[in-house]
Amino acid sequence: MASNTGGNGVDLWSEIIASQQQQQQQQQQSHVEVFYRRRKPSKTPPDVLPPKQMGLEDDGIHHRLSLVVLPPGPTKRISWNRSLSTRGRTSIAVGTCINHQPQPKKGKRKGKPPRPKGKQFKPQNFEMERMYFEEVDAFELLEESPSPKVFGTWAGANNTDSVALTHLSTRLNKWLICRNLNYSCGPSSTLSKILGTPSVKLEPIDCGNIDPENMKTPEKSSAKGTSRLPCAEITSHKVEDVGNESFEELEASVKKLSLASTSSSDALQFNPFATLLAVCEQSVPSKFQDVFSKYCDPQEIIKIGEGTFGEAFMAGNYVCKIVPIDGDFRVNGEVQKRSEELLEEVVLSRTLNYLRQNQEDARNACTTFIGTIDLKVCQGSYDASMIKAWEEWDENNGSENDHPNEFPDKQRYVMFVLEHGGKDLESFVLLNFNEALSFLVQVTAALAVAEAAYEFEHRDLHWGNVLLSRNESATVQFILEGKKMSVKTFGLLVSIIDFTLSRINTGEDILYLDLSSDPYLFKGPKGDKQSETYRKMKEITDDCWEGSFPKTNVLWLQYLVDICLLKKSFERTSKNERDLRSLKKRLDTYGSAKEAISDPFFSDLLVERVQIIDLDD
Ligand SMILES: Nc1ncnc2c1ncn2[C@@H]1O[C@H](COP(=O)(O)OP(=O)(O)OP(=O)(O)O)[C@@H](O)[C@H]1O
Repeated sequence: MASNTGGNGVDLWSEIIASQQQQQQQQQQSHVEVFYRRRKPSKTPPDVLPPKQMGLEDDGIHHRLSLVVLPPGPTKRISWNRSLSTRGRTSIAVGTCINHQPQPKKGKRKGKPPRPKGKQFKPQNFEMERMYFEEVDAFELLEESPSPKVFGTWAGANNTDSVALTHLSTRLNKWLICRNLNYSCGPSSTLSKILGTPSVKLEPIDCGNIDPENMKTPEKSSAKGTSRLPCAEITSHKVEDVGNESFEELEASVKKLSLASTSSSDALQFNPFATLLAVCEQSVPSKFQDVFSKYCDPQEIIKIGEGTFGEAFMAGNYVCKIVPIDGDFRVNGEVQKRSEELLEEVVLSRTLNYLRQNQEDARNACTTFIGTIDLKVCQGSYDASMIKAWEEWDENNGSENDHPNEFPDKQRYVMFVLEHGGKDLESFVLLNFNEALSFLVQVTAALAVAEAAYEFEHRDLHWGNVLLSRNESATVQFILEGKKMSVKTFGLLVSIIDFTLSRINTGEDILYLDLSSDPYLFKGPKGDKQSETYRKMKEITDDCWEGSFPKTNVLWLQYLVDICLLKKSFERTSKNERDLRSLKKRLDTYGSAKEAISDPFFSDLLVERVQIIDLDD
């Protein structure tokens, strides 16, 4: 047998391994340093840090980011630096970096990982999870991601400081991936078409003549084998005032949009704000009052919820989610999203809207993804009625967000006009096992449909992003690859929201968020189901987030089964619980929601299957 030892008897492989281990140890130690540094008050807080400290090296390539400490103080502002990355394909990338300061407002955050509701922050209690694991699958706990002790941040589940830090990870490195797959026969819902198509007159999806194989993301079934292709680096994209540009010019700008192009010169001309306006069919931003008045008497708007970035108001039958953009000061302790980030979310929402057009010849359709009615760019101050609505909500619920009076007159926003989806799973009271079944089957079917249509992965389906409402209808319809499914609802309807982390293949372009730029997303408390799910996603994708990994949808299904078992207290028998636990185990064996929907657990709920006869066959 060949030996790896050199002439002096030293095992070269051992040496190499030892030196690698030493390097790793050094890296880990430097992590520890960074994390500890972040908590230690420093005397002179740098507001804006030099690139190296912000994780941007001289070569312009975006490296892993470090948190740098700012001292506790009266302000909760954090400072970020954005960099443009060379990773990925032709892309528009915004790098992030975080300086952390203690947040004066603690409590509800629908972000990642979870924070408890209410004004008073209580440490999380993982006792139930612990018992559950011991009883059902203790081995999983051992298998799950490495102890965060080495990082020194998540010292324990009850470490409130750590928990408070995690919502910072909602500021992510956003990639708007632009890849022309050069399909000879692409679907009509390509990104360029979506961008060029008025939202009110969306084309139906006509996938009838399309070979689904042509739509698939190539070379990505295994993360290990996926290579990252070089992409054009965009060195600056200044947001310009496009108020004087004509709509035609904006349309031209959309057509030239780098999203639908592989040309780096096109990408360099890309003006995200102008494009966002064009996508929202505007030449100039609107006033809040004008948009609200389309849906209700603006005096009657009511605030119904808030997120890390958005404020949600009820306007007539619709929900208007308002997200501030492009400002250079922080809102709710977070750096504002940029136009390009919203552009991605806008396009994703539009694409998923296609699934709602349940036409006779549709191959994939469902109504579970929240309907986007309209998208508008607004500019200006909150009106008195909005302020009133905001203050009323604050009085009753205790807002975590900044008072809108703090926004400057020229602040820009994106307004998502959405269907009302009901209450989030976190606060919704499930009455019985049938309702739990109903919500699980609807989420699974919806994910299966969106996987089939767009290789869709939600990637953030925590219980704040599943909305529930009750209605009279006994069934809800899905079409999966031409097969009609009628699903029993037991009077419950599910809506899925928040596509910020989602990944989609429109047939021409792939849109996704590069989660590798947000290491804190993966450092939530051990044993916390949501945090574990991000870590499992990272494992599945091997940090290659542009690839298609429908297994991530299955991970969120398993998370939702756990939520049913651990966090919801509906009426159920021990057999019901066993069934849920068996489902969770079987989900391990599925690679996608499309596979999962065939699980026997769901078979009684799919009341009707009628094969659509495809005339082309
Ligand atoms: N379509 C809707 N129907 C009903 N309520 C909604 C709808 N959209 C948003 N909401 C409410 O507004 C809240 C904030 O919305 P959302 O979670 O989308 O904001 P966000 O800023 O993206 O949140 P996050 O903190 O997850 O980033 C939700 O938790 C929900 O209560």
